[in-house]
Amino acid sequence: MLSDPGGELTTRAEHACCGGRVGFYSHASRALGLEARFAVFMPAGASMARRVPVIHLLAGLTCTEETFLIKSNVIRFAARHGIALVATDTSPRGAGVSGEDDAYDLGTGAGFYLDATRAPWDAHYRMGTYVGDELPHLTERLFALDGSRRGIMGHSMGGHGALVHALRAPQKWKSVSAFAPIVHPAIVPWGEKAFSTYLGADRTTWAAHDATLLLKAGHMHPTTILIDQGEADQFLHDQLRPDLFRDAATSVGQALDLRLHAGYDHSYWFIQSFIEDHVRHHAAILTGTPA
Ligand SMILES: N[C@@H](CCC(=O)N[C@@H](CSC=O)C(=O)NCC(=O)O)C(=O)O
Repeated sequence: MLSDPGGELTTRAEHACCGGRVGFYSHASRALGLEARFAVFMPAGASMARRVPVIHLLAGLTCTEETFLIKSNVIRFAARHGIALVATDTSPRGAGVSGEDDAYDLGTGAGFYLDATRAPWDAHYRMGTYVGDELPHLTERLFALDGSRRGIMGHSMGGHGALVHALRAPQKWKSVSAFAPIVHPAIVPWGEKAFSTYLGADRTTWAAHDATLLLKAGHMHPTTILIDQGEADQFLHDQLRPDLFRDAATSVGQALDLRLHAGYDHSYWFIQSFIEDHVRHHAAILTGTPA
């Protein structure tokens, strides 16, 4: 299933799971200039002669490449649909930037899936290029993945990443969904802190990394965007604001299925409750099976 003749990957662990195989790897990332970790789930039956669709998973603040796979129960449903999963880490590790480990919402574990343009962050904080180019190309060379059937899904900071990457490159990401995404980072505390640090004070440069502003600027996705949001989410009103994304989607005609769920919070218990629907959403687009 893994074909790595050049020895590009270090295998940290591999396990049989749900009839397929989940593996945890590290490699020398060109985009990040550091060793980076990621994980791949390959369903049963995949081979280089029979490549399978893939969903990339972007986790939120403080997470690693393990979190989404372990806590969301996504593998069980991906296996049923014959879909592979690629899970990235949430930031470079060990970049050596002063203060990068001081707060949970900046630096380590908080890369925001963008390329920093401001020194000293710009040397290694390049998760935009990593997620958008390097990781898909690397995994599609070494695993039996069909890059023409590639989707993206994320949670919170990862939901922001999924929406931004899909809206900026819909030809690359054929399906998109998010759990409790930060939809308008340019106007909420998490986003303002990250963007001013990674991109600088000029807010005009922030728009390319904000899903709501991208919609308003004419970026659309050709498929329906699925978003689930818990109404008891502790971050809903201060950080997430799905209402703003819904208003922008309505005004530009972007198809959006925004589902609000009473009683659910921001946790992986919430994600676990609706993950089956998200995999089905991606499968309908990537494999043509009815949703
Ligand atoms: N510890 C922080 C909150 C961190 C947090 O809630 N992280 C979320 C993602 S939030 C947006 O990106 C998460 O997924 N955590 C991992 C988990 O296992 O739940 C605080 O002190 O508030």
